Amino acid sequence: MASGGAVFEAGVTLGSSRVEGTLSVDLEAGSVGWYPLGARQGDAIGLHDDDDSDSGSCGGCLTWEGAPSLPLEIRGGDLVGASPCPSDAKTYPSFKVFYFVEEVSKRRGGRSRRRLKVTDEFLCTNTGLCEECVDKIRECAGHARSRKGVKVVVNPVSGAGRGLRAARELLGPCLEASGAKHDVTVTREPGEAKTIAASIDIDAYDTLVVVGGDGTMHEALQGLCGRPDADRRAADLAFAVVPTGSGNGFAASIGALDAETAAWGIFRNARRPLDVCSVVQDPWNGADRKFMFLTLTFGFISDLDLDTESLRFLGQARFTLGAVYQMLAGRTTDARVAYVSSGEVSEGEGGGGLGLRFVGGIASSQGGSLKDPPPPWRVLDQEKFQLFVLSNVPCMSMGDRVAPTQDPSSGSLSMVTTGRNGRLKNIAMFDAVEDGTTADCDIISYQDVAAFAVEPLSDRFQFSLDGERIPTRTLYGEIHRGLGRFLTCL
Ligand SMILES: Nc1ncnc2c1ncn2[C@@H]1O[C@H](COP(=O)(O)OP(=O)(O)OP(=O)(O)O)[C@@H](O)[C@H]1O
Repeated sequence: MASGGAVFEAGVTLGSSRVEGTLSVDLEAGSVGWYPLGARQGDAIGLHDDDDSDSGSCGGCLTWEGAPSLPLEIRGGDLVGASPCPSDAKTYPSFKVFYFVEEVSKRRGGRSRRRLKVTDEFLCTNTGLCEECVDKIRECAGHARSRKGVKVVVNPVSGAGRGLRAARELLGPCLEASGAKHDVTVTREPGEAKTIAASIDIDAYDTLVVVGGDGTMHEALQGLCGRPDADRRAADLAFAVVPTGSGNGFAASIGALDAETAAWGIFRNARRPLDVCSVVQDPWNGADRKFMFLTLTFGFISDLDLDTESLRFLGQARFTLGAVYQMLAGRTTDARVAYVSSGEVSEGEGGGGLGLRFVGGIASSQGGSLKDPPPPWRVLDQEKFQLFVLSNVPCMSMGDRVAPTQDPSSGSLSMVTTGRNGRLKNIAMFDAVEDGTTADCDIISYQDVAAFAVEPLSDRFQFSLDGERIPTRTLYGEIHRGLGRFLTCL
């Protein structure tokens, strides 16, 4: 036992018998183990069952229904904490330990997911010992010590009630077990996530968990980045998302592939810088500013997204339906696009808060015209687009990787475009976007940009900003490197 640890006596019930054992808590490694009396770490033990003399004797470990293998060893970093179980005068005081295990999915390129495990009850001889065990395990997990509060915002309509279930059955019990200070709000109407983020006490909370989709996260970002102290304080509050929306592009991009994996990310607490873009349509009006963390699209993607909004109940399938329709329609959308290449921003630049260095230049020149913008702006040599995606993240949804190498902390955006294509080329483009092989698809062009401006030229034109519709007017945007923070699961 390393220094700073503790060993407790705590039995478990296996079928009808009680097995005495010791629970050892290693504060240095942040790990917890339980070993039956007489066994040492790594020992094999067997359980003899009267009904079936062979069962239970697995040669390497002992398992019981719904519980992990014994001896139980939980690695530091996977430990969430412990919660006392309800008990009465007839039963021993007891507690359960919460932790995560890794599961490598056979689908989606073997991406790693996490599963929450909760042990069976550890029985203690008295209440004082039970409380001591719980406190020590929580101390060992370190969540209450290493962070301020965790604010959870739940969209109850997201994913047909999956958000509420995830909050009640997964996040709530885990947060209790961790001992971390937390607070849950279930939104009552659209826009509430924005109000919460706009007024949250950043001295008291360092994590904002959104249980919902990209729409709820977008709202919360507007609230946080719209605060007067945003350029100094936005990075003090990290976003985490438990994906229950229909697209979940941000969750897909940061490895939060499902609710349990996302919950693991919250307790792992690995903070990364989040680039955020300002987007303005009336650059002379400060109140007009919106904030983007995902994508700006028009043409194929915005049409398939916005035109299928009434089909949200289909989940991810609505995007497939929309894509098939758009591929067959084969429409192009006309726009004038100007940009500042990310090469214009030298290494170490950025992090300058919410200043609009490039947008300020173009906006004050010739009334904001994109025809002949001042340097370092350039005009894209193309006005007809089928695909136009400006992306801060690799994925627009759980089912694609439109910009596979894009990093939300890089200080630049991927501008992914195609011109007019035949239907066969459209299918190839769609496959490449789904598989993350866009770099090998010769009809798709890439640019790394730090600022952008788009002037709509078609009659039928819709912008989608992080999946939300915004007015069809010339817009200007610029990236703010590392303005925010997020908790990564990668
Ligand atoms: N209590 C509520 N009642 C009705 N609508 C709500 C409520 N709370 C939030 N909303 C709205 O629900 C909308 C959809 O939220 P959600 O986060 O699930 O986004 P989504 O667009 O479905 O997800 P994705 O972008 O990942 O597909 C948000 O725009 C939000 O304003």
